[in-house]
Amino acid sequence: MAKQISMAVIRRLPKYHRYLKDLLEREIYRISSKELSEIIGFTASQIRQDLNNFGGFGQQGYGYNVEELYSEISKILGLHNTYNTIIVGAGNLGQAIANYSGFQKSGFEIKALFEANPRFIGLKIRDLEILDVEVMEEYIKENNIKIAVICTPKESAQDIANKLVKAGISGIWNFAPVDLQLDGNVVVENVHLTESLFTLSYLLNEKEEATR
Ligand SMILES: NC(=O)c1ccc[n+]([C@@H]2O[C@H](COP(=O)([O-])OP(=O)(O)OC[C@H]3O[C@@H](n4cnc5c(N)ncnc54)[C@H](O)[C@@H]3O)[C@@H](O)[C@H]2O)c1
Repeated sequence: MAKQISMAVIRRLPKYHRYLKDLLEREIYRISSKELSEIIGFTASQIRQDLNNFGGFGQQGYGYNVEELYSEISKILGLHNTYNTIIVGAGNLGQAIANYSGFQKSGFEIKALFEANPRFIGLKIRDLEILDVEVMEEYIKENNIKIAVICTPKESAQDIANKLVKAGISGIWNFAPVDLQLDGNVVVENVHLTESLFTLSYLLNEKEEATR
């Protein structure tokens, strides 16, 4: 990719990806930026600007070729790759993520879960083994693991992240409500569900105050 793409654009790409997939499922193969704008909720000029970052796949008077655009955005998002993935912490959230088969379909191959609680070690979620966290670093090295999903309590998250970096992990999907401090060039994406819920709460309150 020759051009540096802003994080704001990157954050919008999964939404384009989702809507384009939906169009393909409905056998719609061509769409104007105006029509795309109506379904996706971004302005037509925003869409043109965003997609121009990648060379602009639209043609004057034709619109966008949905298949081509979908395939390009998939490539930009790295979804043509397969990522060997592990989950650390096999509690409520770790199990829920392991039970969702959709991640696998997008190339995130969950290989195993890791636990500190001996009561969980040796059990299975679907066909995935729950292994002792003591063997996690060795497993990462031996199985070419690229991504780790942290689903431990926040007290253990930093220690786990340090071990993951030491073992050579490339990316961390962090659900623990803590900002990880990491050396090295590991990529971290935080999903702080409570922050999102509190934003919803703010918006609800704002709306209620406006109608008072
Ligand atoms: N469940 C949710 O909906 C939710 C929502 C928002 C945030 N979170 C966050 O996600 C994380 C997990 O939540 P949960 O509800 O699944 O908790 P949980 O207590 O059900 O599961 C956490 C698991 O991590 C294991 N664990 C603890 N230390 C460990 C270590 N060092 N190595 C390996 N495993 C270890 C525990 O034994 C436990 O099984 C928490 O940080 C929580 O704040 C969860």
